[in-house]
Amino acid sequence: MARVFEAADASNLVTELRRSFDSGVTRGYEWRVNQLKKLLIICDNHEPEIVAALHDDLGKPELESSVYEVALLRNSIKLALKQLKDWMAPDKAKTSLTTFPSSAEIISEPLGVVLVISAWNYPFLLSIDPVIGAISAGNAVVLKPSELSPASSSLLLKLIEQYLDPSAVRVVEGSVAETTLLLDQKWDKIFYTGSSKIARIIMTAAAKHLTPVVLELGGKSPVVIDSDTNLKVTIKRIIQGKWGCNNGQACVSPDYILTTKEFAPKVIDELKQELVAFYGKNPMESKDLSHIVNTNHFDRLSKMLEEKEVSEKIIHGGEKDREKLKIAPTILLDVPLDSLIMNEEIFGPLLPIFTLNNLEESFDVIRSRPKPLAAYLFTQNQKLKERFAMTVSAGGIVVNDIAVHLAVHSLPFGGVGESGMGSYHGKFSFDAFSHKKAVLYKSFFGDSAIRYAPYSRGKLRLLKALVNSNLVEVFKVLLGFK
Ligand SMILES: NC(=O)c1ccc[n+]([C@@H]2O[C@H](COP(=O)([O-])OP(=O)(O)OC[C@H]3O[C@@H](n4cnc5c(N)ncnc54)[C@H](O)[C@@H]3O)[C@@H](O)[C@H]2O)c1
Repeated sequence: MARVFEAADASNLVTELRRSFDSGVTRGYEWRVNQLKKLLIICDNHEPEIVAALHDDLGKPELESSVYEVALLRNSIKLALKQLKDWMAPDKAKTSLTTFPSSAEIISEPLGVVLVISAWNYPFLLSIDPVIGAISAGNAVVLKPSELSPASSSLLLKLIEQYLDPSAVRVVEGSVAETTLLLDQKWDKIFYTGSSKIARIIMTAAAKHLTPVVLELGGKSPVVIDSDTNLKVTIKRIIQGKWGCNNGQACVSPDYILTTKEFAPKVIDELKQELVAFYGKNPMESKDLSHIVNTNHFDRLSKMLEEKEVSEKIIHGGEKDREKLKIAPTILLDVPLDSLIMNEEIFGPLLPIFTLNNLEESFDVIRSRPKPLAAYLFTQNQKLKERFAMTVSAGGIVVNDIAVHLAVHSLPFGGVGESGMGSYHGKFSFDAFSHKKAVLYKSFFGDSAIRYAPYSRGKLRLLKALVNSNLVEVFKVLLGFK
């Protein structure tokens, strides 16, 4: 039986990692590159084990595991390896007349010892992707994977212990008790992926030590469908982004559809037709759909479906099997706005369609709710695209597709408001784990008495002119003009 993780273990772990960090080992370019290369070896040599663990935990299809977890990770690591020198190089900064003569730069400094707490739905991607950022930025890091995906969690522990430098990169497995002990420690950053409810616990714990946090949360991501769209492609992309991504158990999953009453019948017909084309007449038997992670989440989803005035709104699917943790792709039409399903993040294979008198109303519906992690629009109307992008507040926006923005490394990935704070991916991951240190270099040349006491009206005028970078005024004062 594994030894219980106690308070002293948590405290010793942080002390040990802080000692490594203070020794400077993690700051070197070589160390960072070596660790990143080890992560690449994990992806290259252990893909079948990773796919098997994800199948154990979630029944995740091989294609989804190989592409959306392993291949995306491989991309992240390769990008970091390619760009690391550039990322680490100090950025030159402009100086002003006030400090003349001087030069300045911004140095990206590692924060120290950081904690990454990840979620169960993409357990490899969501664990290793932030770790790539932490290592790239030169930190020591502890990863706490989710206990709800135990096969993935123990494989992460095994592989990271096998390949990475144990003096600076560690994994702690466990649930609430272990995480609470970790949260009692002083970290230099906490990077949390999970629900907004638990995020409040994380932020409260972090506040005790004034530790900064990145919170990667979720929310109800809306999909607006305009009638001026390529409906066939629209529906295929929605199905892929909803059920084809862990059966709706994804943070950027379409949560509900908004479309007009007039256009809805066409959307529904196409959805029904394509769902059969994707998953067959009996989707409960399909090998291309993940199962629900556990009975708690199965019961949570069942409760949403079984609520009064909701179950009668099912227009497709609705089959479920608690033993097998399976729920069929399910579409609902015009459920009450105050129902559970329209107020809690669904995070599963249910998709309500909410119909409107005109598409304009979709802006009000979205604005009246907490800010989502993603908002999607399908249209060919250029003006509508621009208005949506400019006025809808969400972590990210995708026009005419679902979820694909998270594969673009030049875009920050993160939430806003209730969907989170901070962001990562690509260089943003490096920045999330760095302190941008301002450094100003002055020489002893050109020392002037104007800022030294005793003060005078003349010194005051000159200093004001310098601070305002007003050269004309500077000359006037120096030449004695009023
Ligand atoms: N933004 C993103 O990148 C992203 C990705 C995946 C999931 N999510 C969001 O995460 C949520 C689902 O994930 P989840 O169910 O694993 O979230 P969760 O909040 O239940 O768990 C996430 C992590 O928090 C830990 N945890 C749970 N209870 C805790 C407690 N009381 N104290 C301390 N730690 C605790 C868990 O051990 C786990 O490691 C959804 O809201 C989803 O949208 C966001």
